[in-house]
Amino acid sequence: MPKHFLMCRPDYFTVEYAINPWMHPEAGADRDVAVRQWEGLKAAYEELGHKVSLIDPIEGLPDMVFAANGALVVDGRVYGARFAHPERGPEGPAYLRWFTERGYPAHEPLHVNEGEGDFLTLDEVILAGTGFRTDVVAHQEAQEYLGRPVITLKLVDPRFYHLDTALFPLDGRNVAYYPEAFSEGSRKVLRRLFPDAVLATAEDAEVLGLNAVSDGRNVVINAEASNLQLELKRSGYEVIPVDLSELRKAGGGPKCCTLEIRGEI
Ligand SMILES: CN(C)C(=N)NCCC[C@H](N)C(=O)O
Repeated sequence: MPKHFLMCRPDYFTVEYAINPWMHPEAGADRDVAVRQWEGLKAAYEELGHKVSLIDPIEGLPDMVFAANGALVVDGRVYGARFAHPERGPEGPAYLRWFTERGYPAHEPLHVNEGEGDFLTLDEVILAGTGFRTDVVAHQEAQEYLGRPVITLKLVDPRFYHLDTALFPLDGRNVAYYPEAFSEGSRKVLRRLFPDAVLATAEDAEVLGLNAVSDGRNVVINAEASNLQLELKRSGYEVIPVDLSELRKAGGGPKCCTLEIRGEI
């Protein structure tokens, strides 16, 4: 099934503040390289037959390229984002506006949450991260608005500050994840829910290999995550490696640049 993604060209991408351990403003980042790499990601989706819509980037919002953080869209209903850091604050209303201007029913959130960065949707449940960015109360708010069961997972390693840096859905029923990014209790929950999960190594997680996008058959994944690519191939998936090394300097990978629009209106 073709998917529908929302992306934001990194025309104003910089690393000028540090709100996660990957960001080093003194080291800078090359915007032209970032744009080229981002275009490679967009082309990869289009070659797989997925539809990509674009939101206009806004000057002064260098992280707006990370569209996954902009909202959570399920059954054509939009649960808006409310960012933890003021540097990214205006992105929430900007993404919400994109949807409301196109007629999507939307909910302006009361609680801090960073969209699909911390909410990952499977067939029956939504997995939700907390610990660094999204407030656990937002999990209840999303459940109430979307009418889907939301399962809380606690993140414990600041390098993996969003759920989508530590776990990705392989399809509607199974996931790949890096166990050490989660609290002991959440690891137990994951083992119980996903006994057949693909487990990633520290080397894969440290190149944001879990920040991947699967359509159930093809997995678009950071090129450097070589062990995980091998595991995925062994499990029968097609692997599409992409180079997003410049965007990783802000703490993002393929999934971060990709907001899935589930259910058209
Ligand atoms: C997994 N997703 C969506 C992300 N991890 N997003 C990247 C956000 C990067 C940004 N500098 C920040 O720290 O918010």
